[in-house]
Amino acid sequence: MAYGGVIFSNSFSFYQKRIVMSSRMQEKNGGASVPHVLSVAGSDSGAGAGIQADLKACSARGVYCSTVITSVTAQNTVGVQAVHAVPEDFVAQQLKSVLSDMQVDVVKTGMLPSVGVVKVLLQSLTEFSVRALVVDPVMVSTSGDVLAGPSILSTFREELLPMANIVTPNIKEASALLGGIRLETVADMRNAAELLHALGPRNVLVKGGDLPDSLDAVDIFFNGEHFYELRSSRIKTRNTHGTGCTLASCIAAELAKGSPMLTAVRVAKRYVETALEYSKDILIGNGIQGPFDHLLRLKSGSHSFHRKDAFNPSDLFLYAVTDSGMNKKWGRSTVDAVAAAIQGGATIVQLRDKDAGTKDFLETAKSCLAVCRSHGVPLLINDCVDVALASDADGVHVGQSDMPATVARTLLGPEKIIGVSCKTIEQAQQAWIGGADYIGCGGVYSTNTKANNPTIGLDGLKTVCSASKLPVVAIGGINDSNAGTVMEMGVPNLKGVAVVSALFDRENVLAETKKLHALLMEASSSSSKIQ
Ligand SMILES: Nc1ncnc2c1ncn2[C@@H]1O[C@H](COP(=O)(O)OP(=O)(O)O)[C@@H](O)[C@H]1O
Ligand SMILES: Cc1ncc(COP(=O)(O)O)c(N)n1
Ligand SMILES: [Mg+2]
Repeated sequence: MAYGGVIFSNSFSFYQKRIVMSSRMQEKNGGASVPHVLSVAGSDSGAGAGIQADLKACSARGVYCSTVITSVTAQNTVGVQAVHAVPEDFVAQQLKSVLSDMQVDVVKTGMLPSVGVVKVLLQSLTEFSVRALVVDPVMVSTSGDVLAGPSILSTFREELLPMANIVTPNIKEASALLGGIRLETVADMRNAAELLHALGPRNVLVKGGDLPDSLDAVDIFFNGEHFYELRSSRIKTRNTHGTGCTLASCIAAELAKGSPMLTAVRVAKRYVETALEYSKDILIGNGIQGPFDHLLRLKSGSHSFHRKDAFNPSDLFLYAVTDSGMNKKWGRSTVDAVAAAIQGGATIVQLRDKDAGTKDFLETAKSCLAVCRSHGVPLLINDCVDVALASDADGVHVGQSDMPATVARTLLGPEKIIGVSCKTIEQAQQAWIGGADYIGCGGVYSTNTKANNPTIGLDGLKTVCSASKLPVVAIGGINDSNAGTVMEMGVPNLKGVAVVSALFDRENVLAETKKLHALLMEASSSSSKIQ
């Protein structure tokens, strides 16, 4: 076994039987099993620690997490105000519900508030075997409140720890489990890890988050043979509530995916460090210890959730597509060109640079994004989904030979804008099925930017627009002499025009954009009069 031993050695044959049975069941249902952690822990109303941290950590690590709640705490960033233990027979009910139905890979325990609850858990684990048991021996919250009293210690030592693949005490918990020994240095932690290992768990991780006077965050891992001193930088933050629960859940999640124990522990520690660094400045609650952001999404700099609206098709009205060659020719930076186009009335910008390396393209994207955001204009990236992701731009525009819209959608998530270039009804239909937000239809007229691109003309544009389920922006050779004709057709779904040369292969981007904007306003008002 990858974990260095199956936990329930006395029920090994039962364990094997069950795995075979459940894989057969799965074949019958025709589905694929997913890695699954069962968290047996307490609820934290503030959602920084406990069951809530476990759910978030497993989700962040791509593992399914079911939950058995042992206790409900009224808790926030100040401390624990009240604890309401769930009756033992009801904990047993929850265990049975989950374990009799679902194929759990790893059980992770947190707050086990009474000897009775531990006994109920142990009983369930003899009935329903799992691949590994991760024990986080939660006793006192970081705020100093008691979550499991000293009466639990002997049951932990004598019955729970011997079953564990790994036990993950913090300094105070390690000391309590070992009868109150002093734990102040890394050497003390090594000693404690060895003594705890002698109680029966396959592996021990003594966590040093609360080690006094330590610059690094040092944890000691001991597998019975070797000690590993796992160090990471100590993040200066108040947001460390729930680090212990998260670390243990992440270890469980990695084990469920099939990692060996030491790898699981290393990945978990790196994950906690990354999440703390990311969330070091977020402010949730007024107490001394805040929660952190398991999904790395809440920071005010991550704008995905701060866009005012979802995609608005009327943003396609005057769609400016940059061209680095043209801007260079006229001696201006792409950012200056974008700023001028927005000032002139561009309603959406697509950054297009076929020559730049990824590094430069990303830098340009970030600078342009700052300009676009400050004016509430969406910024799309041409072709490069990686640059769109890294810059947190509002979306991408892809061609028929670029990444398919479905794949881009999976990578970018539901909020980002995806546009697809289409010439035919079939391509427009495919873009709709693939989850695109709009299509770019053309080339309507011939153009220097795409010399060998066959044009579809106004008739082709009309055909695609009429059949499209998505809003359309017309593209290809559109300028101030023909934009009016395009918009005055008044075809369904046509929301605007996309232009490259007519804005950027000109000396004065601001003036050209203003002129085109005025012309489009005029054309769309006369087309609505005709209708
Ligand atoms: N400020 C910090 N910076 C980086 N890692 C930390 C920090 N505080 C805790 N950790 C890490 O978080 C994990 C949980 O440790 P700890 O806080 O000691 O446990 P508990 O939450 O059970 O008290 C450990 O890997 C520890 O090294
Ligand atoms: C329900 C519950 N479970 C565990 C903890 C420990 O977390 P921490 O040590 O970070 O306070 C907690 N505070 N609440
Ligand atoms: Mg902690």
